[in-house]
Amino acid sequence: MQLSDELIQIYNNLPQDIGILSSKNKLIYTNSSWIQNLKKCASENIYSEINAEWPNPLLQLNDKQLDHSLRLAIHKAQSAHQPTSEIHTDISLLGYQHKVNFFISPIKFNGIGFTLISIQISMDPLSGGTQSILLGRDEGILLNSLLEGVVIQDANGVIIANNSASENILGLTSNQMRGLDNADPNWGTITEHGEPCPPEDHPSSQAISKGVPILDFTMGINKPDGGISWLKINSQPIFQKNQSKPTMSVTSFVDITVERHRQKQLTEVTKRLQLTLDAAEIGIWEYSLKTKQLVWDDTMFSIFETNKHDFTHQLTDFAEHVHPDDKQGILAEFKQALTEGNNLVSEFRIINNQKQIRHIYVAGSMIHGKKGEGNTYIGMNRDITDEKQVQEKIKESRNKLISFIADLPAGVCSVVNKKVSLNVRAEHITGYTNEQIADINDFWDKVFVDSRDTSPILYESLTQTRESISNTTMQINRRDGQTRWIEFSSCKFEDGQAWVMIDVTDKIEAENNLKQLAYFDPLTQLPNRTAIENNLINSIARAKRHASKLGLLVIDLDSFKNVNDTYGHPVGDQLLVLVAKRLKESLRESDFIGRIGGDEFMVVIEDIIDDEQLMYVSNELIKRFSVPIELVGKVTMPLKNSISIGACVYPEHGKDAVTLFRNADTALYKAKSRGKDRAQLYMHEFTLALESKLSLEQHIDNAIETNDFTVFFQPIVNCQDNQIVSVESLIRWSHPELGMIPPDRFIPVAEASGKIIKIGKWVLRKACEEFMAWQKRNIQLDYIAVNLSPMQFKDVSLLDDIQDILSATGLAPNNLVLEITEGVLVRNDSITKNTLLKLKALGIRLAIDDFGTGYSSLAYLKYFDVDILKIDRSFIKDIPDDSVDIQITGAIISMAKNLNLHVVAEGVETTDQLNFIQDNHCNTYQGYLKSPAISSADFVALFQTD
Ligand SMILES: Nc1nc2c(ncn2[C@@H]2O[C@H](COP(=O)(O)O[C@H]3[C@@H](O)[C@H](n4cnc5c(=O)[nH]c(N)nc54)O[C@@H]3COP(=O)(O)O)[C@@H](O)[C@H]2O)c(=O)[nH]1
Repeated sequence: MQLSDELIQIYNNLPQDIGILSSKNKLIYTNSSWIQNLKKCASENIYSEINAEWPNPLLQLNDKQLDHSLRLAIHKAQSAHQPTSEIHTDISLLGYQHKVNFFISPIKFNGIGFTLISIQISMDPLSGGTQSILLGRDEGILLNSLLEGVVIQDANGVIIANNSASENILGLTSNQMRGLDNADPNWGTITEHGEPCPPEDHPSSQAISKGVPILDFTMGINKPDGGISWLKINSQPIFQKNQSKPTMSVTSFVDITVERHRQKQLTEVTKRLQLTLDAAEIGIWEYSLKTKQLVWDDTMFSIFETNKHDFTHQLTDFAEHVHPDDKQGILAEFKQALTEGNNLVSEFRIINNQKQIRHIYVAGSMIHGKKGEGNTYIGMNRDITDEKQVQEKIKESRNKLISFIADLPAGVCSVVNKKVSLNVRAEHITGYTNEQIADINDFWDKVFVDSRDTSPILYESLTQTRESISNTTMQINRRDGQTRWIEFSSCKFEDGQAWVMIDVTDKIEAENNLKQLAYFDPLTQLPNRTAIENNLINSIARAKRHASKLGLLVIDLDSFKNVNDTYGHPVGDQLLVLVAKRLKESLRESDFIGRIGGDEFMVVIEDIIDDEQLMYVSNELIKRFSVPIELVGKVTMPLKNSISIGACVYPEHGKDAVTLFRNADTALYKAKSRGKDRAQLYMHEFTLALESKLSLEQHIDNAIETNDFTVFFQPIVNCQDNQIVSVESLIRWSHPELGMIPPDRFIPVAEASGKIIKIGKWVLRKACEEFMAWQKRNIQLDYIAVNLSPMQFKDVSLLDDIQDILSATGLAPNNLVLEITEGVLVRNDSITKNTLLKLKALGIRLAIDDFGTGYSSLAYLKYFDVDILKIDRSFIKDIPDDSVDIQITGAIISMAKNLNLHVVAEGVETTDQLNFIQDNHCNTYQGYLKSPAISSADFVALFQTD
């Protein structure tokens, strides 16, 4: 086959690869594009060689399947005498994907069959150009086999020929096209910038006018359907032999509307991607495994701070910037990624031009060819120095925080994914190390006292990260078995929680101790007065609510003072502890027992039926205390201490705590005054008596001021001759409204209120004054006796006052007898002892009043050198009828004689009594037989008439 020069020019200017096979499938022609692409593809292993002999491989493709498909397609086209374009494939060329279409067309040329193969690669569809010639029929067929539009114009731009592809692309038939020139207004051409394209700028016009090919010209043509077709146009001037000016132009074009649209989109996406990469300062690099060439984008150069011109595309360009300590590692990683085709993710350091160390993040992956072979390794680099520095600072802060937390006095636990981690202090508080705790549930079971059942909300909050907890005081079990109190707070975070534990055991114990001190008696550990009052208030409220009764007992230990005085306070304390113990043992657990103070206790018994039941309980208690209490320790002995009880009932005897207390106290006082060792239920008349006692107290104050008190005198008579030898002064109170108030009534009130001190001093002065007045009237008496209350010994100025009165009145101490009771003698306090001894030392005589009713201790009589014994009236009263009284009185007189004591018998009212004491050699007597206590004037008269 002999192709005309013109057709060869056309083929050589087409972008497709054009090849023509002979009828024997021998490749008899290839255009320039085929040859060029073959070179390119050969380097990319797409086509390896051309072998001109068929059935030997025409196109020795590395892709066996494609090779086979191509052969089949050729065979099919030849046998069906139909063109086919069914072979489409993708190839990877220089790292980019391209679409490849094989178009196979059986053609006849000069009556001989040939096969035209057109290979179009989308990458560069219009490379090459077309030259035009006037075509013969067969040559026209050859042109019509092309996918590219081709028009041939004369030197004036008038279309003289075109192929069928041009009709499709331009939307005009051949007839419509032929005869049109570039200036025809129907073209409506626009430049690639969207402006009208003047006819002289059409590529064919330029090719003719300039005589040079116009390549890759983009132009838009308004189609008859209103759309725009964008064309990529090559226009080639055609010269006739020996012509200097072109006679024709061959213009080939392809419709790139779709590609242009895609390209536009791609450009947009690429632009955006580039902007993103630029903003993120991400550098992109590419390494070809084939050429061993490294390609960097601009950002890579700015990251590495190197000059583009110094870049040689070698791996060494990269390696020379890497920090020496990281170089070997990163290169090894990179080589491994290249060899194994793995993704690469790593970090390394570089030293930039300013000799600064920068941290670089790298990520890369392999791009594979069609057969899965690695072609290119593409990756990105990012300078992460700033992030690293921030991370370092965070790490530093975290380490500081960790060491701060470790040093905190509080225990801190972090709980992440159910894993508990304790700081040193938390380990110390719980006694567990981190290794000994499996997870949060294990920690709960080991450490927290509360079970999951008793504190489900707390359990859930802690184990399920439900709620934060603040300052909850709870108990934990230490590993060593100790129970500790902790103040617990928890804080919930996104991925866990933090607990803070402060051991507050010492604080709680101190608080408990304070509470114990505030509400408990440290000696007996019983509730103290404050706690008793609180409890009584609550008990009353309960009783009120339930309309029930409650009993209140105030219990006092009889003669406790004697125990203290005789055995000392430690023994007294021990006794109180044992009394508390016995009370507890004797009562029900529900009964409330407290210590009011001193030797006084209190019991509240709720839900009693009536006062009888209360008195039954009280009397049972009295019985219990009739059994001696065994003291052990320094003093080991049984101590018999009875108790006295005052009892009252809510609501009968009081509706509030204060009233109930007061009334139980009043009842106790009554029990005591009735002889102790007994229980006394409160009665309303006690209060009346008390009230009168109180009003008496007020009257006493006035009586001294208003001289309502007077002193009477009872003669003391010699038993042998019945002569008055001495006298006893006895106070009398004549109240202007109440009349005569006996000393038995007001002396105890005066003693209880302390007013006896003032009264006693007044009586002493009066007695001394009268005695001296009588002396002046020649009434000679041995002594004048004055009663001294035990309370007066509490007055520190007693001794001074007596001395003052003696010196003021001029009474000789020897003429004064102070009458005291036995109780004063047996007192163990040094002040009383000293006072008595000093009185004796002054020369004042001492008489023991009411002898026989108290201790009757002879040892004390001797110790204090007592002068006079006064036998109590109760022994004399029934003489001579009561033989016991006769014996006692006789024994007292006899004993007193033996001790050389003067004896006075009190209350002698009959001559029989007088005879008895006379017979027993009693010294003197007092009594109505001679005279009751009388006024001073009457006494003087009696004395003078006696
Ligand atoms: N501290 C002071 N005590 C005093 C003072 N004055 C009296 N008293 C004490 O009061 C108690 C009652 O005294 P009183 O009512 O005066 O009774 C005395 C005599 O009146 C009474 N007495 C004397 N003889 C008889 C008698 O034959 N029969 C009888 N039924 N009563 C008689 O005895 C009382 C004498 O008491 P005493 O002191 O024990 O000698 C009484 O305890 C007084 O002590 C005072 O100023 N200070």
